[in-house]
Amino acid sequence: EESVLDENSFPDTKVNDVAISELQSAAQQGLQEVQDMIELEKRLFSEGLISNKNKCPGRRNVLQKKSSSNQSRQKTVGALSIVEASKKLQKRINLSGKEASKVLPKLSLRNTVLENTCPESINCAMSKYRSFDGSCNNLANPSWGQHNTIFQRLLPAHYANGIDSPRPASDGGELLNAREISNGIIRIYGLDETTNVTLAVMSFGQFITHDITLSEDFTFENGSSPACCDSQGQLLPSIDLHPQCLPIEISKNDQLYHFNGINCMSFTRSKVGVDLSCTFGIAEQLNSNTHYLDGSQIYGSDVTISNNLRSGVGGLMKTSNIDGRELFPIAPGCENQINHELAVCFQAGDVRVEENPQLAAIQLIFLREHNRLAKELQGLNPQWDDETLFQEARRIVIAQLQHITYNEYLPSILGSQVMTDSGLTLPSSGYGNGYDETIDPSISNDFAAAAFRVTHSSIQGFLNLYDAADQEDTQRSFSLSQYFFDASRLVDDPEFLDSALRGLTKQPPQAIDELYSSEVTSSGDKAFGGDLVAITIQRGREHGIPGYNQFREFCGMQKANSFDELIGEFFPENINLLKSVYKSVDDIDLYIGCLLENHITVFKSGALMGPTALCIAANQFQRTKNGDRFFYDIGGQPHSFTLDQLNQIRQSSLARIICDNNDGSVNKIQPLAMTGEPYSTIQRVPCDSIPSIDLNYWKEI
Ligand code: HEM
Ligand SMILES: [Ca+2]
Repeated sequence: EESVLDENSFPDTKVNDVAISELQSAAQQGLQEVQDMIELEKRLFSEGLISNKNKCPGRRNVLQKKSSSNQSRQKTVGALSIVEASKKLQKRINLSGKEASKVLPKLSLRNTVLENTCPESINCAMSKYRSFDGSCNNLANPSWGQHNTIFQRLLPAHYANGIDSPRPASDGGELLNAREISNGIIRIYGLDETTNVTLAVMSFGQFITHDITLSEDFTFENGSSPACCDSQGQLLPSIDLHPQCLPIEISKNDQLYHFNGINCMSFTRSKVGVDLSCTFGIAEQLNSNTHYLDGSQIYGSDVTISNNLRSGVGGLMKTSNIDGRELFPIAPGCENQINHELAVCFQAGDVRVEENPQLAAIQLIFLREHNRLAKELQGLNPQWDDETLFQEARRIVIAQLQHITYNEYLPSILGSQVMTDSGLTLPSSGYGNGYDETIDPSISNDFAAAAFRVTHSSIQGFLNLYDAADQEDTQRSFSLSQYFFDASRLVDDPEFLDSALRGLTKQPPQAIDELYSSEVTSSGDKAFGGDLVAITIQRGREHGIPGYNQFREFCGMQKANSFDELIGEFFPENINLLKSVYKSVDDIDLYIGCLLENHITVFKSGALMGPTALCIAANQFQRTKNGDRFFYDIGGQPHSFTLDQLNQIRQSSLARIICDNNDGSVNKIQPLAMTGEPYSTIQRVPCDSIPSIDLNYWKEI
């Protein structure tokens, strides 16, 4: 099937020979294909073949994601037309899969019916403040890092047909089904904790993940999603299966699902987007959030969402007041549904804020921090208007978020060696000089869809709450699956926030390895909620992420010629596990390879992951820093902090944010909230002794 031509020597003449009429016809056919899909959607919707979603959702399972905007639907429909047109063209001019990825991007969409999908150019006005959607950060490439732009790739995509179908096995056949890989490899954890960090590492990690990446499931025009299995958990007849569905079939020997009569695990493909070149091409997935670490999970990823979240006075963000506690604003229409059965509907900059109550707790203290700063700034500068107060508070919050990420979070997960070797350690005085305008800051697909998801293994299935006396409150502790997409604890339980903050800074996370909480692989007591491991494998494949072995090479290791050559990075028993589910060492999914890599060798320097995950994460966080013109420690720019202000920002810590924004009963904490010790030995100190920012340096004279 593959072409015998060397992919690099594909003759340009063949490109030039493609008749414009071929391009036009293919474009026409692609558009038609998508029109047909829209017709199908109308029928599926009218027959109720959608997954059950309404505005104020009922209790959800681990797989539930939300979609934020119609804007990305428009982009997706345009991009899908291009992908479909590209497949038609591939057939018409007889391109192999390999050739397709080389040739298609050389063929322009100008003068075809798809011309109107070509992106418009952006005009930038200089501003002291970041835009909301990430545009105009890089002045030479104003769309770099903008929301609703595509992920970049560290390695070329590997699709079976070269354009959009899930990664094949190296022998050209199909890989073993994702759920069977999960069943074959993942074990339920026993005593498997990492005591040198606290569970705050897990929650803070999820919090910043929701800043930098969101690949949304495909949605219909009206926001609903296709049902990818029927309501009884059976496969749908193909006539009712939406083309963006990729359900995971359950095998006959699946202990949990099949034995309970379930044969289908729902899975919807991610939204795709177009690149900037206005050509035919392959499927590239869309990041719906700004790629920058810019607080978009708090403020929103575009100006409309952001304006909606602002109160319009005093620079404040909207909040709701529940029995005197400042919580997230409640979505219109959901006010009467604030309870556990229907779940609350908190609004925030990222749609996943209620994914679990601890995440909501972390997000809440940053929201409150914004309002706390805005009020203090107003006291210092009564002449500032709403806009100035808002922007200045936002600028400080983002700076703190970046500082805490690079100063506390990354050292906790990457370890000191990787921090130093990758140039991620920030200077402790003077200005930083990391910015390089040639660096594309966008999130890599390989990072978001696979490598960084190994962090899911650190999830605790049972969340410990600590009472005001700092003792575990077993009565109120709870299982994760009871509260997926349900932050009602924050509303119902006046002591929840503080107890959760004490718990997050005391309980250790799970280690990152093949042991997982059953809360996310079979959703604990809530039967058949979905398997996050299987979904992640499926996600990597449908995003065309190449196999693990190729990334070994990318990361400076030897590509393995056989399973046994993995011995340097894997325990022998893990190599056996891999052999039991993959036919070839080249077949190993990136996520599974990263998960099973032994990190004992790097553990001494404190890294929580193996070498390949570390390499891909370090690469990402370098670009997230050095590709951001607004990174907080950069000097010499109109938007730079003064050196005095910068030194104040450097005082900030997660501990201080917790101290300043809890409900009043957290007044002791360890100075590095993500750093742990065996449970009992964590040393809490009074909040008074934890450094804080002196805002007097923001007083205008
Ligand atoms: C209770 C904790 C968590 C739960 C229940 C959870 C659940 C999920 C789910 C359901 C997805 C989407 C899966 C898909 O459809 O492809 C996802 C994606 C993801 N998760 Fe988590 N997660 C948690 C914590 C974390 C943590 C701690 C991290 C990292 C430190 C993390 C990193 C990611 C990343 C990078 C993605 C891909 C995001 C995207 O591009 O859309 N998650 N998670
Ligand atoms: Ca962002």
